[in-house]
Amino acid sequence: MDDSQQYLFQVNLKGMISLLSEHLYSNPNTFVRELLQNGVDAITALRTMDENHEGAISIYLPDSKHSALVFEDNGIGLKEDEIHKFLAVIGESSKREAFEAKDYIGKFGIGLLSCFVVSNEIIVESRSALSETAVRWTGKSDGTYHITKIEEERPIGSKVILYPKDEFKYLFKLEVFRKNLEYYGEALPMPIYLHHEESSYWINESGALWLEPSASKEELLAIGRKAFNTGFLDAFPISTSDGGVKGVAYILPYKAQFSGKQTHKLFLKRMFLSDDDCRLLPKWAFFIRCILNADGLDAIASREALVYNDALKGAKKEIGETIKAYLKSIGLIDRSIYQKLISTHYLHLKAIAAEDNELLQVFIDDLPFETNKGVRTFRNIRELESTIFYTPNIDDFKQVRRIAGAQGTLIINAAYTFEEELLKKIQRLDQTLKIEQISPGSLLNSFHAIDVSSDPQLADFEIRATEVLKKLNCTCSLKRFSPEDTPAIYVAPQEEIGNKQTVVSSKNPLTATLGAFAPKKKAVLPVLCFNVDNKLVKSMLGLKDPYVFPSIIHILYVQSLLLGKYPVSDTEMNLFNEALHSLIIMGMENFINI
Ligand SMILES: Nc1ncnc2c1ncn2[C@@H]1O[C@H](COP(=O)(O)OP(=O)(O)OP(=O)(O)O)[C@@H](O)[C@H]1O
Repeated sequence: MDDSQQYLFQVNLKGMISLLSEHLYSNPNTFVRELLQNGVDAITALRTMDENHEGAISIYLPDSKHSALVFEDNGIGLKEDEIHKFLAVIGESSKREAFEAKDYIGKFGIGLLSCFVVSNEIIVESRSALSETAVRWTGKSDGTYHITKIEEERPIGSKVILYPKDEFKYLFKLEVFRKNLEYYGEALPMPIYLHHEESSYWINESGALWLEPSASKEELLAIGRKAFNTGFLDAFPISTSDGGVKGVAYILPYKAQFSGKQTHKLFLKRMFLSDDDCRLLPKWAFFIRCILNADGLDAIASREALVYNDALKGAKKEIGETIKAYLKSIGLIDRSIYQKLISTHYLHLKAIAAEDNELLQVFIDDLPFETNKGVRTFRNIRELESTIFYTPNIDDFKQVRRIAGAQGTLIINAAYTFEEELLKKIQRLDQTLKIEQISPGSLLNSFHAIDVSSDPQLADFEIRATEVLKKLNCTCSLKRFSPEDTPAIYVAPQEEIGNKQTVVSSKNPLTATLGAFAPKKKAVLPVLCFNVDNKLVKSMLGLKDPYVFPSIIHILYVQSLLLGKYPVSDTEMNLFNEALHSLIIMGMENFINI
């Protein structure tokens, strides 16, 4: 064998055609888009020779008199040698190397193959603007083609003729085809006419008013309502220099989820591309819907998404800045929209404000926060509280809100990830504010401490209660706190929050076995903190009965779990029921003042 001998890759033509036509595009309607695009590009090309040329696309659907679809344009057409070069060579495109390449929608040289999904052959009849005669090309999905001369005189332009396969005839029915044409072609700049039987329809008659600088706010809102089937709070224009993106952004009138699919309308060179934002919008823009057209961005070969390049990144940055500029100014322009924006989208506004100081300053006073005293604006909190306390998670909030509230302290529930960040940022920006995190532990420490050694009754109570609680993997503490009618509160150790069962289930043999292999950590136990100012606790000090005392401790333990909204296990509930039962049996129903 000669090592220096070079060989050429061979292509299995039939396989290649099937791969490109059937597998590259995810839906069989794609041929409508590809034919539209070729017609538009051909008209654009002819306009480079005659800028006043009035291009149009006419489509004749199969009907009672015709069995074929005819897709006709009055664009530049093809000469015979161009047909051999561009139609018959897969991957060859007249648009890629052209001087005006950026004006064309196509560039990969494969789009026409999508017609093989719905038809076994593609016929193109074309007369070039540079030729007097027309030619007919017939391509087959097995990779063969032939060309014949057309004797009769033809106008400049091309006709693509398809005979639908039986299984795809439904795509050529008037309503289906019309819907697809509107879907892809509603914003195209030249008229598209659909003909069927005796009727004709102008598909893109309403045009793309949303691209016109003269469009009024009312008109934009009406377009948005029609496009997304919902009214909007407001609309504002978008225009970027990177990627040449233009269009409208709409503010949703209802709360938007932080996840889930966001529907938009994205056009590339005025051909519909996707109902996804194709990574053009910033990640926080969940409350925005857009209708956008990009003239300077590129699509991937299947034309279902945009290429993620510098132009797209630049456009995305500009769009983010435009939305922020709108948010910063809307309060000065329209107070009612500003108020609705805050009441509907405060969570998203907080997320944006957490990363933008200027927006934070604009919105912070009007943003609502959930507190143990109800929902309050930050202005209200700032004006009434000398120190602003917050809990960084919902479990802490549940624990501290009742006790803190009874003591008159306001606590913000900063449970959303960016809320704590936001509060820390406000603190950094305004040093006069005192904003502090509070936890059940720190709240416990703030309670009035008791010196049990100076009171034998209290010391004895502590010893006996500790003994009972030990069996529940819980420690005991005696403090003085308000409200007086709360006999005890359960404070879970920080790392056990939301997972109280971890402590309890350590009795489970499997957990215990697994635990033997886990790194030894110093166990932090929860605390049941008794309020020595409480009537019930006071009356228990002298209570020595070996059955009644532990029963009441058990009841107080479970009651504290319930008050703190902790999960209560079956074992704990049984303990509670048994304790209650014992007390009833002992005829002491009125003893407990819960
Ligand atoms: N209606 C038409 N008028 C004139 N030329 C056409 C027409 N349709 C196709 N062509 C020629 O055939 C070539 C191949 O078309 P095809 O649709 O396969 O790819 P493309 O449009 O170049 O690129 P893409 O794959 O991105 O769509 C085009 O580049 C163009 O030269």
